[in-house]
Amino acid sequence: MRYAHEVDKVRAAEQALMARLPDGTLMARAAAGLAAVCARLLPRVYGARVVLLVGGGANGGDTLYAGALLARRGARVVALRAGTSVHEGGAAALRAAGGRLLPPDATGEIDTADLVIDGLTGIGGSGGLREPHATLARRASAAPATLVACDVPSGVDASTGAVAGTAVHADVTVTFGTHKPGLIIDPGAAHCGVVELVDIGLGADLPDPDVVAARPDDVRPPEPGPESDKYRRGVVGVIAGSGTFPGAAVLAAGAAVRGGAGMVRFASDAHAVELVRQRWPETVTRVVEPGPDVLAEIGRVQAWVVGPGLGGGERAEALVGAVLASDVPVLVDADGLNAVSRSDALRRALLCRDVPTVLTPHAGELARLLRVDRDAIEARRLEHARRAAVELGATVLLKGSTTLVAELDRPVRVNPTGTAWLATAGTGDVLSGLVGALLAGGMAALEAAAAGAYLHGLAARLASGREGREAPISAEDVLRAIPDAFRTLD
Ligand SMILES: NC(=O)C1=CN([C@@H]2O[C@H](COP(=O)(O)OP(=O)(O)OC[C@H]3O[C@@H](n4cnc5c(N)ncnc54)[C@H](O)[C@@H]3O)[C@@H](O)[C@H]2O)[C@@H](O)CC1
Ligand SMILES: Nc1ncnc2c1ncn2[C@@H]1O[C@H](COP(=O)(O)OP(=O)(O)O)[C@@H](O)[C@H]1O
Ligand SMILES: [K+]
Repeated sequence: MRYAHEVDKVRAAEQALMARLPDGTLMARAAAGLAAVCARLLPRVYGARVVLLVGGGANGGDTLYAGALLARRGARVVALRAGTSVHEGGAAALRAAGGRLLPPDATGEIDTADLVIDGLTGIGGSGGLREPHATLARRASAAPATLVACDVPSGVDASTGAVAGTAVHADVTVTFGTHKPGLIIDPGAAHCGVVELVDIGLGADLPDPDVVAARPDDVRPPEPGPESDKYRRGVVGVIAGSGTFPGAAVLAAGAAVRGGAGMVRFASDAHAVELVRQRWPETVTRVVEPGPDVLAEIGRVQAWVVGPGLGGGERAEALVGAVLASDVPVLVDADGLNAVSRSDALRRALLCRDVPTVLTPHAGELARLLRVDRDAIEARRLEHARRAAVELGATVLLKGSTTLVAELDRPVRVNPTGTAWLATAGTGDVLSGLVGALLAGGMAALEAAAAGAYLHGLAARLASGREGREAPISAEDVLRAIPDAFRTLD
C-alpha cells in the first residue's frame, strides 16, 4: 500500500523525530532530497538557471537550502521572495553559495528559467493563495521551465486535495516523509505531476495512515481452488434494467459474469431479461414483479447488486427495499441510489442493516443522497465520501476523476488505476457488476469495492491503449478487458 497522512499527523511525527535530532536535521534532509531530484531533472546543473519561489514558512526554508546546494554545483540561482520575511538560515545559505534574493516583482526571471522550485506554501498553506503568491504560482505554471513543487504544490490543501483558487501546476512534486492525501486525490492530485517521496526518517513516528492507495500485489480477488464449485465461488443476484434503460442490465450482468461469480442470477422485466439472456446465456434469468416474495422467486445468492438502469418510481423503490431487507451483502448503484435519496423508509432500511452494504454513487448521486451541491462534493471528495459512510451506515465508493472508498474507522482507499476515458456512459454499470461478483466471492465490502475499482480502472487502461496512444473506449470495451485486468495482477 502507498500510505498518506494528514497534516496534523505529519506535524506530530516531525515533532517527535525532531526532538531526538540536532536542530535543522530534517530541513537539511528535505533540502538534500529536493536538490537531488532537481539535479536529475536538469540536463546539466552547472550554468542552469534556477528560480526559487519562496514563501515565509519552512517550505520556503527547504527551497532556499535546496537552491544553495544547486548553486554550489554551479547553477545560477535566484530566489523571489513572496511575503515580508523568509527563512533566515536558508537565505544566508543561498547567499553564501552565490545565489541572490530578489523582490517578488522580478517575475521576468521565471520566464527564462530552466527550472523553478515552488516553495511558496507546503503543509502550512491554507485557503486560496494570496498575493503575490498567486501571481507567482500562475506565472511559473505557464512558463516553459520544469516546475518542481516542494512537498505540496502551493495552493493545494495537503490534507484533502481541495484547491481554493490559484494553485501551482507542477511537473514533479517532491514530498517528504510520507504522501499527503491532497497529492493523490483530485483536484489536488491533478496539480502534482510525478510525485517523488523523499525519506526523511519519519517512518517509525508515523501513526496509521488516513488514506491508502493499493499497489498491484495488494489486490487479491478470490480464486477458485480444487474444491470449488459454482455455488461455493459465489452466486450474485443482479436486479437491473427497465424498459427505458435495458442496456445497463446487460453491462452489469456481464461484468458480474466476467468478475468471477460462480453464477449470475438476473431478474428484471421481460424486455431486460430477454436482452440479458441473449447476450449472456450463462446467466439464470427470471422475469419478476416487485412483491413480498421477489427475492425468493429469484433464488439464493451470496450478494445482490441492485439499481443500474432501474428507472424511477415505485418499482425501483420496492426492489431496492426488498434487497436491503436481505441478509447478504448488497451493492446499490445508480437508480437504486436515487430511490434511497427519495425515500426515508429506504434510508432507514439502509441504516438498520447489519450485513455489509456498498453504495457506488458518482458525485451527482451522492449530492442527492447527502443533499449538498455536486460542486461541493467534487471540490472536497474525501470529506464527503467519509461523511456519506457515516450518515448512510455503508461502505461508500465515490466515483469520478479520483475514486475513493470510505468505510467507518478505516483508512480511505484511493484508487490508483483508471483513466479519464472511463468517463463514458455505462462504465458505472460495469463497475457495479464487477464489485458484486467480488462480494459474492466472499471479499469484505471495503476490499471488494477497492479491488473492483482497481480492476475496472486497469481494464479501462488496457482497453484504451498505452499511454500517449490512447483511444476512446466504450463500456463494452471495459467489460471485455476485465479478464486481462485480472491477468496483470501479481
Ligand atoms: N516541520 C518540519 O520539521 C519539517 C518541515 N518541512 C517543511 O516545512 C513545511 C511546513 O512549513 P510551515 O509550517 O512553516 O508552513 P508552510 O511553509 O507550508 O506555510 C506557511 C507560510 O505560508 C503562508 N501562507 C499560508 N497560507 C497561505 C496562502 N493561502 N497564501 C499565501 N501565503 C500563505 C503563511 O503565512 C506562512 O508564511 C513543509 O511543507 C515542509 O516543506 C521540511 O523541512 C521537513 C521538516
Ligand atoms: N474524469 C474521470 N477520470 C477517471 N475516471 C472517471 C472520470 N469520470 C468518470 N470516471 C469513471 O467512469 C465511471 C462512470 O460511472 P458512472 O458515472 O456511474 O457512469 P454510468 O452511470 O453511465 O455507468 C466510474 O467508474 C468513474 O469513476
Ligand atoms: K510548495
